[in-house]
Amino acid sequence: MNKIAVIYESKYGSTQKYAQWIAEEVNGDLFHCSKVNVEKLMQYNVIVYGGGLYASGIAGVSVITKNFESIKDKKIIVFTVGLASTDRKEIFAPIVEKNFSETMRNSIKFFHLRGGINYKELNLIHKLMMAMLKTVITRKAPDEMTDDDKQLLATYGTKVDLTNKNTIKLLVDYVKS
Ligand SMILES: Cc1cc2nc3c(=O)[nH]c(=O)nc-3n(C[C@H](O)[C@H](O)[C@H](O)COP(=O)(O)O)c2cc1C
Repeated sequence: MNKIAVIYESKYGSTQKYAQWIAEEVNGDLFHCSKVNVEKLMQYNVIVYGGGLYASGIAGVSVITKNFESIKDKKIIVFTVGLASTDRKEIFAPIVEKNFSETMRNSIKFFHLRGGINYKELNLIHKLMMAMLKTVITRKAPDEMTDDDKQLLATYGTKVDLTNKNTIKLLVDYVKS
């Protein structure tokens, strides 16, 4: 029987929520990334890692990339959680390229899920980063703005929750396959 680990890093809770849903559905053991080392990873046949997206980086993903040599023959799944629309391949291909070597990309299966944001609870650095992003978007010509840009401007400063349990289905089916 497959032993499945679901590991996550989550700054404000969206990725944690998805990781909990996924662990329940696949009957996996759930861990925060800080509780995992290579010895722990070696105890599992299937490793699911989820991290929030921060300026195209995947939070905590070094637990996978640093230990990749030891775990490369296992079934590895990485899911990202961000605000960007998940049907926009042009957004996610560079993120995957930036965070993983070609060898890693060839053996890891990726999924992208939508998270949320509550501007009131952001730390100061994240508040400043979002303010800078807003300025950049505001300077774009209207016809250059993507739907994601428009949504960010429309909801800036508020609370948005795009998490949806139904969107884990493809990932769960893949883990179980
Ligand atoms: C400073 C900052 C940078 C972000 N960068 C991205 C990004 O590059 N792409 C994206 O889709 N979402 C981005 N987001 C949105 C987060 O990924 C989203 O809020 C996600 O739900 C965070 O998950 P977590 O709360 O589990 O960490 C960013 C949010 C903040 C605050």
